[in-house]
Amino acid sequence: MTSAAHHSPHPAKADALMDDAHADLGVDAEADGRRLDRAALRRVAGLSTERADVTEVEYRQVRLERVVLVGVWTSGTADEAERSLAELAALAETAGAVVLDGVIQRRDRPDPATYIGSGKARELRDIVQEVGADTVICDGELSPAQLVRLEEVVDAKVVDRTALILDIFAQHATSREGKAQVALAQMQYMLPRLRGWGQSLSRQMGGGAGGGGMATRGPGETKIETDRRRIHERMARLRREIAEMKSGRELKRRDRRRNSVPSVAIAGYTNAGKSSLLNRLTGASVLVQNALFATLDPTVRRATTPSGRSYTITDTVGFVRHLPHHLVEAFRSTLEEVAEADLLLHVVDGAHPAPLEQLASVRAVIRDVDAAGVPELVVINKADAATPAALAALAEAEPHHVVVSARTGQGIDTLRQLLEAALPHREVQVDVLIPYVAGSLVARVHADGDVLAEEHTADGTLLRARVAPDLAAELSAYART
Ligand SMILES: Nc1nc2c(ncn2[C@@H]2O[C@H](COP(=O)(O)OP(=O)(O)OP(=O)(O)O)[C@@H](O)[C@H]2O)c(=O)[nH]1
Ligand SMILES: [Mg+2]
Repeated sequence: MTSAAHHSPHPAKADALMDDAHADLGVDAEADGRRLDRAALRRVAGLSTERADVTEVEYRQVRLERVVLVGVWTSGTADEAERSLAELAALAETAGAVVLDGVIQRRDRPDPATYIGSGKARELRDIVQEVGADTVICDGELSPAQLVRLEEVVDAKVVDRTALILDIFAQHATSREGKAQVALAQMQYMLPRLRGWGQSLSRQMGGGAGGGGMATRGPGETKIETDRRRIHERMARLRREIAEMKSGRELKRRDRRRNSVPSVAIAGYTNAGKSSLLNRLTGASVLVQNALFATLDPTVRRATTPSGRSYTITDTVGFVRHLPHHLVEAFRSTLEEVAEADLLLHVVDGAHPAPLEQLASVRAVIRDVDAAGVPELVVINKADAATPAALAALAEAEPHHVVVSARTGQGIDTLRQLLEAALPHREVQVDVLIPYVAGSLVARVHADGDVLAEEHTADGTLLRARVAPDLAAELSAYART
């Protein structure tokens, strides 16, 4: 991460920045101040968009923490287990945490009470004290009860992989839609965890669940019920907002479809080089970072094939193993871009130690958003950094592939040709003579159609092109007989 906000030594400052980022979700200033006070007292940041409402709940952020990682290795090789923890470390660092140590326990399944065995949990407490960590991050999704129990044993804040990913998404979301989607996913994650955290918090505060007690409670309603009701209301509001924003995007998409501009979607594991590839193909300058989930909001760009056909290309959010289900749900409308594409460029990092696992996890999400029917071209990226043996193995496993380097440009011409061949063709061929006064039509044919021949004559522009039916109808006035 490069942003200073994530390394700020002052939690309160980072909090303030966070609040800025969420300002457009509508929080009034007074509540804002209250919320900051409270956050300062408890030394925990509350639920980012909703702290004014939910007094007894903290949404656990990972940034700025000194962390120890812990994984339960249930199946697969030792290598796989270690890679999983290494990925968790990369995620933690992306979130702004400093990773001090990591431990793995071999078990048939996670302990139902404390995730790792209770003996190991006590060892973990010693490690946490020894290295001076304040947070433990578990490489899995823990039940609310497991979180609370483990926290009691290790005597430090415990966060699971799902919360960590949600936190990264919350930091990276920039568009209104992206922020709303993340906030919704966070609330879904939090809802079943309210009771556990409420209890542990009230204990920390010396008992009495009414501690902060600012919520207006209905008669006979407990604090937890009030919180739950408010979160439900808030979620309903977010769902409405997301649905509205989605319809705006759908209009644009319908417009593109009416002109039958073919669309290409780039998908792939996080950090595979999707944005780099988009930049290479279109000359765009989408943010490229050696960080996970650098891109959250889909970017749509216009591009042209070698023969001049135009298409749109979309960069999407990266995928990761065990992407929290709530996030997939919340981002469903964004991911629908992938489902509607004419072609999917599935980018995979050829220099990664386990590219096949990454391909498989991305495909799981693609199936989940009903995009499995979209034709897929596997783009093996980072050829400059991968060994020939690794590239050969990948190529054999994925027959329909192209090897490229977004960094050096190697293979990009081949990719462009394959891409062109894979795009669907327009239905209608036209032969027209467009007078110069109607020059904007010529521009539209260039933008939305495939120009086969063009000649400038004294009477206007002679065009032979393939276009969508709508445009063909508009052009019919100039048809040559
Ligand atoms: N060596 C090498 N590095 C590359 C190549 N393409 C991308 N990278 C690097 O890989 C890292 C990730 O690149 P991005 O384009 O941000 O990857 P992304 O898939 O968009 O990542 P997210 O948006 O975070 O999911 C950056 O450090 C890039 O410089 C390549 O062809 N070769
Ligand atoms: Mg990206």
